[in-house]
Amino acid sequence: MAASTLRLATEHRCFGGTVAYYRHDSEVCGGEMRFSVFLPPQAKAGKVPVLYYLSGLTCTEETFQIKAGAHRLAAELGLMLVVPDTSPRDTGIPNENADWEVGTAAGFYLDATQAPWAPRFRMFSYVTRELPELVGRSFPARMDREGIFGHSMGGHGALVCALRQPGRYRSVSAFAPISAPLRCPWGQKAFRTYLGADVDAGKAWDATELVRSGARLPPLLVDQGTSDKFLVEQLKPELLREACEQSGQPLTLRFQDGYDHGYYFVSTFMEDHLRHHAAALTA
Ligand SMILES: N[C@@H](CCC(=O)N[C@@H](CS)C(=O)NCC(=O)O)C(=O)O
Repeated sequence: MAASTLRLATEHRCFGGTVAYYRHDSEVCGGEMRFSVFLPPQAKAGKVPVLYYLSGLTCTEETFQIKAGAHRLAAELGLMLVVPDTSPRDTGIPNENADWEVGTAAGFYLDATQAPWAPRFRMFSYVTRELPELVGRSFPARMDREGIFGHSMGGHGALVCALRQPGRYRSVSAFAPISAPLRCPWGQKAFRTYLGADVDAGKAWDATELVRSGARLPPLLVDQGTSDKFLVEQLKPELLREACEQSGQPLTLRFQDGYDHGYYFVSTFMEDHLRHHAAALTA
């Protein structure tokens, strides 16, 4: 497949900037991929920093744009927001839609090594290489000023993208991340499916294991709701905190009383996260 040509699906004026939805033929994922972009008003006059947002299980490239309430402040701060879909879709892989925890909308932002997923489910390479190249070619983006954040599966994805590429992102944060996928049912199932039974292979894609092994991030902000029904069984932020404490990784982990896992929680603390990123990206 030749270098991607963007296909604009829809475009909407928003807080003086635009939200637009794109599709393109991805070389890395071997088929069509979708993403959305918020361009702040400042992008009309020059290049702006790029903040990637990785969404959680069952989400699309649209979920953040319609539910996170980020545009007003991103417009003020002059941040471009780039939101990929959560996996390839309609790949023809048998049962790709059968289970919301693996397959469609559950790409886990890693590069699968196992059949039949390996040729298509390569979300790490997509999010860290092909998508940024496309963004840099297509939009007024300051590619020397990238930040990354996300929610749940995508919160973990943001941590891993940054941990595997030291120095790449100037700012990192997460809402209710799956903190230690090798030690929770969602992660164990996904890693077994995409990476096989070898636990050591999984360690290279597990944020807590990466921190424990000495990988470093910019000072990390994590928010977690105390009424999140996935907190105890799936998210386990205490394991990430323990690893950060042991290896001296700066972490601000905030437990937010009474908030659940959804976008009412995410949108409530979006301002703090955008300001956290802007402080590093626009300095
Ligand atoms: N389908 C799951 C929930 C999946 C879920 O909570 N997804 C989160 C990310 S992990 C999300 O953001 N969903 C979309 C939304 O809240 O709009 C269930 O039955 O409990």
